[in-house]
Amino acid sequence: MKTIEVDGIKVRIQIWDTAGQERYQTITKQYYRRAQGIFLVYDISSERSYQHIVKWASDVDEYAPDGVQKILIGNKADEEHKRQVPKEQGLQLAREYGMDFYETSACSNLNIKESFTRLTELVLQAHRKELDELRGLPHTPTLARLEEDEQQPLGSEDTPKTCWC
Ligand SMILES: Nc1nc2c(ncn2[C@@H]2O[C@H](COP(=O)(O)OP(=O)(O)OP(=O)(O)O)[C@@H](O)[C@H]2O)c(=O)[nH]1
Repeated sequence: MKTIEVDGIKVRIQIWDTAGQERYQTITKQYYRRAQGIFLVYDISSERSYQHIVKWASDVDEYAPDGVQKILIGNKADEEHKRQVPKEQGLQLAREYGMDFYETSACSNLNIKESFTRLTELVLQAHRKELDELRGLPHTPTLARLEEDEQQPLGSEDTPKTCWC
């Protein structure tokens, strides 16, 4: 769980990291059903992981709800010396799918907050009607999904950690 602020609204997001391995695919697909936003992530130092995005995208089309928001991520951008996938190639694929694209690094905290904020924005935009109701009627029951809490925002410098996700 993370709380981030988008357009002046504190949004609590629930993040699921699905298993990448083939043998867990049956379970993984169950998680798509209630997703509102999905990151399709490859590793910029692995052409193979980039090639797999096509499969992930087709699974998402098949199992995720209509209107689910998607962003393409090229992770491990800190490993420039091992790069196998040019940034332009990532951008190209994202364009084909009509997705936003970020290169990120969970190690150096590059674009982690930005990509989570953007995906949340896209989800909120897709639910604009509900959002307007929430703004006008702060005590509607669905407000439970948008709670303020004491958690650190994404990318906070206060807590030492090895991964910024
Ligand atoms: N250099 C670098 N290493 C990273 C980065 N993100 C993850 N790693 C490393 O990559 C390895 C795999 O990371 P995971 O988070 O397990 O990747 P995953 O895609 O969830 O893997 P599965 O569990 O197989 O789905 C670990 O050794 C991480 O430390 C990054 O941004 N930069």
